[in-house]
Amino acid sequence: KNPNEPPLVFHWFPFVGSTITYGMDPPRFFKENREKYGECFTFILLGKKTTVYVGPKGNEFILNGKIRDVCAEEIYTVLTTPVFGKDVVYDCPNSKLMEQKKFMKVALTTEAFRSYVPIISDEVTNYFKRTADFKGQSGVVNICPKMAQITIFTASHALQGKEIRDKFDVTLADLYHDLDMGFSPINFMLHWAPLPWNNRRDHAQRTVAKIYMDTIKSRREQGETGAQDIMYHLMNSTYKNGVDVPDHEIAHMMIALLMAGQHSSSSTSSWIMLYLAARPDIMEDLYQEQIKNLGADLPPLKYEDLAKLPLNQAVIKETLRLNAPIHSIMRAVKQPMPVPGTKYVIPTNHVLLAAPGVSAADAQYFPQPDLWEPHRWEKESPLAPSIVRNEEPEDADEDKIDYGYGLVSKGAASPYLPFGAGRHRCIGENFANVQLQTIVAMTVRLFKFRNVDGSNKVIGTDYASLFSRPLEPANIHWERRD
Ligand code: HEM
Ligand SMILES: N#Cc1ccc(COc2ccc(/C=C/c3ccc(C(F)(F)[C@](O)(Cn4cnnn4)c4ccc(F)cc4F)nc3)cc2)cc1
Repeated sequence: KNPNEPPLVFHWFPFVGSTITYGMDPPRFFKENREKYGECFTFILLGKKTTVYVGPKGNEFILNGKIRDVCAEEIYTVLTTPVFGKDVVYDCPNSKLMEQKKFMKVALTTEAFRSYVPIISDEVTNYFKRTADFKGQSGVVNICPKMAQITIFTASHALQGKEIRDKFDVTLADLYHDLDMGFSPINFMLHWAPLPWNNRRDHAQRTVAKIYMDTIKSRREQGETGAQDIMYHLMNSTYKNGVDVPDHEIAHMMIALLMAGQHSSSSTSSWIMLYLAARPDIMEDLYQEQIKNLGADLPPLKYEDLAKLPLNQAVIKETLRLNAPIHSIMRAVKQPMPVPGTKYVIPTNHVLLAAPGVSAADAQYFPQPDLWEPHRWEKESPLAPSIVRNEEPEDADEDKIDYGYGLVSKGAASPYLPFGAGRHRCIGENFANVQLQTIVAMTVRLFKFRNVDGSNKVIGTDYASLFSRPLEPANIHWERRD
């Protein structure tokens, strides 16, 4: 027992260690061990000493770790590079990733979002009109595959451009599925293995990348099409060293954005629909909010309307508080790291694991934490978390720092960080919020949901895939609003 290292979680077998109990239910594993060992403890994950540090201090220690101390690409590259392709995201130095995030972010503007809201709302309406599962006046449906369909279209159309979305015919959809199969935590270990799904993944990656590169070539030949999507911006981006972004890197960044956008949004939108079925009263409140703030005739939704629907926004915030798609954020330790306020020094053979979802479900910060209650985000709510109640009127003056892709808040000592923090913070937050708020607002206009058994229960979480998502099948009862 080394007094300079955090306590080691008890385990029977070397190598396997606590992998199974952690992998089955990470949040439960974190909470149980926090009770035994405190906020900072080490467990064995597939032979690797993995040090967890939860709570705002842990979030600060890991997510705001200095670049000389912590490294993301060392951990993630085995998982992401076979899927995205080489030379992008975690297959290049961090300085290059920072420039790539700047390029990707340049197209995720309010201007772009203005055009996305009608696209997304039309897709939702058309989808519910034409899909067989929503024929008639009412019925029961397994909601997750439906939300995956809605999000793949909106994510590809908005993030990839119309001609790519049109290519999302049967072949591209199947190729996407093969690519997706390679995006599994098992590949943390077996990414190298010539397993059937890894061969299909590699074939799909090459084929999808080629589709993007052919599109880039034809756009170059045709000249300006007026498109202002991400591909257009990447085609006109140059690194600080004067090199234009190569076509294969553009293609690989497009795959990365599609994977990010699809998985995070399909998981989150599925959870939202399940919560609305468990809380029909909230779904009614959302409908009344639109009538009150947009007018009883419910005009076509536009970007500016989203800011007039605070409860609609709170539904996304509250869902991400309890069901953030990324439950474990990992970093390799590059230099011994003293833990402030303790005698611990984390050695370089450890991996750090941040779990912002633990503090987001902690009664210390959120009264009745396990209750999904969007109204808690309204200032006057007795359930309002202190971070909402004490919000500075002008939190704009909060310290900010720019890692190369725009200003992000300096502090990461917050109990609520569904989009991460620091150098690796998400650049898709605004797009995700526009997409999810539009999907929810349009669904509320069309249907009333409830659980099949009329209860207020919500199904459990599947942690087996890379992004936590609802266990399937997750059936809900729908009724058309007329
Ligand atoms: C509800 C939706 C989303 C959630 C909850 C989410 C969450 C996160 C989190 C927690 C991180 C930090 C990862 C780490 O520190 O290792 C992150 C990073 C990132 N996300 Fe998202 N994300 C979402 C949507 C998106 C979308 C739509 C895009 C692209 C359009 C995107 C692109 C990225 C990128 C490029 C990074 C940076 C990774 C890095 O710098 O290492 N995300 N996201
Ligand atoms: N045997 C076994 C065995 C082994 C281990 C375990 C433990 O289980 C786990 C499960 C998940 C994890 C981590 C989740 C994780 C991290 C990174 C990424 C990402 F990089 F991919 C992403 O951040 C994703 N993203 C960002 N925003 N939206 N999406 C991203 C970034 C940039 C980008 F451009 C595109 C991206 F999409 N994705 C997910 C850790 C441990 C169980 C069983």
